[in-house]
Amino acid sequence: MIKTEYKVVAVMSGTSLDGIDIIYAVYNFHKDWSFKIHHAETLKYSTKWKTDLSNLVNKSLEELRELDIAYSKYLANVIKTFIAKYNLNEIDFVSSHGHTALHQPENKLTYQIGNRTVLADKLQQKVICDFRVQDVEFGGQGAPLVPIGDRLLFYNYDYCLNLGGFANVSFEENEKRIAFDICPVNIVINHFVSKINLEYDDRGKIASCGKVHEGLLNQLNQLEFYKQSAPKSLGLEWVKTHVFPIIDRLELKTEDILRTFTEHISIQIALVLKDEAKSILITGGGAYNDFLIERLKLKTKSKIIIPDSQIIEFKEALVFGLLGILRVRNEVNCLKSVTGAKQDHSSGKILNPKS
Ligand SMILES: Nc1ncnc2c1ncn2[C@@H]1O[C@H](COP(=O)(O)OP(=O)(O)OP(=O)(O)O)[C@@H](O)[C@H]1O
Ligand SMILES: CC(=O)N[C@H]1[C@@H]2OC[C@@H](O2)[C@@H](O)[C@@H]1O[C@H](C)C(=O)O
Repeated sequence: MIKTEYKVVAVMSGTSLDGIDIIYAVYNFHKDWSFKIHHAETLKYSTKWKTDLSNLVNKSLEELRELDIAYSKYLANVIKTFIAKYNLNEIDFVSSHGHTALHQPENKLTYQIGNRTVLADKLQQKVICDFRVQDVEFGGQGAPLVPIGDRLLFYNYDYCLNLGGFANVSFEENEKRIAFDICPVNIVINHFVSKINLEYDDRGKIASCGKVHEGLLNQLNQLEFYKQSAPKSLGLEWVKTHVFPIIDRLELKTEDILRTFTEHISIQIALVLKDEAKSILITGGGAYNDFLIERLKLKTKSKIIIPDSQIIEFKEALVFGLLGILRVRNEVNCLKSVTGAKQDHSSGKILNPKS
């Protein structure tokens, strides 16, 4: 009989390098999936790991392989400590994303470090990992992978909106899951507040004191990307070439830049929500930006739901736990409608520990 309950340690390291997100969650399947997160932590990277992980593009494949082994051992220690701390005796497996070191789907290449066999051996646990590789082999982008989790775990919401470095959204349309990046968010806000020696604009307080610069707002809203249809995604390079120059040219005060950019974000998100009365779940650090949320509420009829901090911060780890479960059940965990792969498929490598 196929199992209906899974006890999983799920691990994720995202692009912002704030640390390793690690959770222990129990998932149940009775007609639909449900979950409960029992423990969740973000383990901050040491300065050394932060430096190493932010310089990956300059490394040779040889150097990357070495780092991969070191990082797998490091992850094993972090996970072991977590398991011991919470005295977790019943674990079906560890589901781990690793850290993206290289991502060039156009060259059929995606490489997440931290997924070597040493991880399973050191943990003495079964590990499911390397979720992106097969999708790229199937001609997909290998990302985003979270939308299948939006569909199976967060089906009560019409839209799942994540406000991280960029805003990305996923929703159902004609029985297909659609997902794409909407516009930059914290990658721009953090850049401009760093000039006044802050890490981020806490609750959007600085933005709320500024004035909208109509000329800049129009220029931002007219960027070509917003006319393109999905699937589409954004990256730092695009922000550097298309966004920073038009803002820098104007020499505005920081609060006016932030105020204008917040207006821009809320306008672009509201356009995607199409003025319908739907429900929208907001996660990612931008959910703490009260001023942005307030502006968005004024522009949409949708009901905005801000979940508790566990879901705001650990939804991605939670979904990677589910991807592992779907893999062991041999069920689809990568959707061609979002990644562009030639087929839906069940992706992920299974590492069994050597005893
Ligand atoms: N209290 C707060 N007020 C305003 N913004 C906040 C607050 N807390 C966090 N943030 C913003 O959220 C960011 C972190 O969000 P998150 O961890 O979702 O981003 P990320 O991991 O870079 O995103 P992704 O990889 O999903 O693009 C911070 O850098 C900051 O800009
Ligand atoms: C290749 C890679 O690691 N992509 C990440 C990255 O971080 C955000 C965005 O770019 C997203 O596409 C993806 O991660 C999320 C968790 C995803 O696959 O859904």
